[in-house]
Amino acid sequence: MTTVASASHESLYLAALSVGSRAMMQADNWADGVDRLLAEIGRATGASRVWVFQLLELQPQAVLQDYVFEWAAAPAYRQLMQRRFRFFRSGLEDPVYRRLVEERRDGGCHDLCVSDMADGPLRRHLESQDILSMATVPIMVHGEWWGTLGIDDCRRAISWKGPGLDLLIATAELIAAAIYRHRLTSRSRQVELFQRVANCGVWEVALTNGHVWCSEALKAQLGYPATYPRVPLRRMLARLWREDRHQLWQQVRACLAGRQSHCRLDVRMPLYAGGTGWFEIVAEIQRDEAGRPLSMAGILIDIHRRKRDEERSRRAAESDALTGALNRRGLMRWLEAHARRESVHLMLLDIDHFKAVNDRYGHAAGDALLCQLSRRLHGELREDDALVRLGGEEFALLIRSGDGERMLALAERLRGAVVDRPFRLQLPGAPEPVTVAVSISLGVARMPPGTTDLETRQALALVWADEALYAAKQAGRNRTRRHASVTGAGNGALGSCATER
Ligand SMILES: Nc1nc2c(ncn2[C@@H]2O[C@H](COP(=O)(O)OP(=O)(O)OP(=O)(O)O)[C@@H](O)[C@H]2O)c(=O)[nH]1
Repeated sequence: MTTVASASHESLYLAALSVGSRAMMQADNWADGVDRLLAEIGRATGASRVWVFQLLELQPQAVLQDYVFEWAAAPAYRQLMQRRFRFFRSGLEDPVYRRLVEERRDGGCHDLCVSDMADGPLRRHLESQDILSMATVPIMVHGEWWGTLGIDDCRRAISWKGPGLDLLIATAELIAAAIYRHRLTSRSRQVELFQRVANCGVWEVALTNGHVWCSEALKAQLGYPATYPRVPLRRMLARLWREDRHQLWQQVRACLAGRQSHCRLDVRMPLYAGGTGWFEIVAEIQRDEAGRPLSMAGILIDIHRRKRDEERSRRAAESDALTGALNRRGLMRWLEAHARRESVHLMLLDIDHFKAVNDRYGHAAGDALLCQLSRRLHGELREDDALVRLGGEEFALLIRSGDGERMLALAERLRGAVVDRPFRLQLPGAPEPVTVAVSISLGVARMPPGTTDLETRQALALVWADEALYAAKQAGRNRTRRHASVTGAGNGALGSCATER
């Protein structure tokens, strides 16, 4: 057996390695790159075949592999397309082959000259492929046996020790690096896809030095330009809405103390271009072996659509379907938000002789009038006041103010806005809209201050305003009456019911 180790071989191999690795880097994908590298190695060594087996499974009694790459010096040496090499199984009963597999698993290389081998299954197997000599090197990716790089010679019984084996080792390392790079790029592609599909961004904060890392998707989500070096995540967290920030820190503290495995919270975050967006923060603490917190990492999910839908359904549940004004549930929520600490006036408002409108023009015209009236009243109110349809043609107005005189002035303005401008109603089949003049009566009361629970105060205010409205109707309609609770007309104590007439 001759050895292929000489100074000329060495420089030839180095040149092949350099050309092959460059060709590999320039290839469109890693698999084409491996093919090019194997071709350079094959041509430089004068071998019959250079191949790569990928390890699929190492079982106690067999090894499963697949033949994934091949360069052949001539068509006669090709084996890649042979069915017997597709996902093939090699039994480990032969102790020679078993030892060879175990050594490969641990990173061992082999240089075999078939004529020097003892008779046995492995030698017979190589002879069946007309192999005279071969060398194999395991491909180790991230410390794991990924597969085997092999070189077969069917014309020369040579030893590959020295530069030949060194060349194979360097080639296996290049292939391992390509596989590792491919894994990383596939993984980052998967992460990008995940972020796109889930509408989220990934982030991590190192707890040891405070270093923050955010994905590009997260940057885009918060509206930062692509050229922006990094998202100032900590500054953004500091600018969270007060109550959101408070809850977030509570959860983070619970995670750090180990009382909670992860944080999950809906928060309002500032956006780069101004304004805020709704996001869900999901985060987990990473710890070292001793259990000390190392970093906090997680995702930020854009949930503005969910929040918008929730808001829409909440509004629908709290609104009157015909007029869009609040319903009784909306009234209670408005009171919850405003009537605990503030002074609130409640006006009851009823269309005078509405039955006559229905009777004369039909129910649909009555509905249209209710809608127009609702819009007109809305136009007269401030944004944080509320218009509630209690039922039929009866509305309630909730006004944030402590000044009774101003309430009465507002009530009069509303009354004028209705009686002074008749409504134009389009009747089904009629060529022109009809003009319908109506008036309203109003009763004003002030909600008793917050000594009793909200439900009782609300019920009392409704009773008082109803008293006043009744007085307005009794006085001939198209007028406003106030209950004694309204400032300047009495002390507003619970149970008092003096209404000016
Ligand atoms: N078009 C329409 N009519 C309604 C609706 N809800 C209640 N009504 C009608 O409103 C009318 C209320 O009549 P009444 O309670 O007698 O009151 P009114 O005719 O306005 O008389 P006063 O309130 O005493 O001035 C009835 O004819 C109801 O059928 C509705 O949603 N649409």
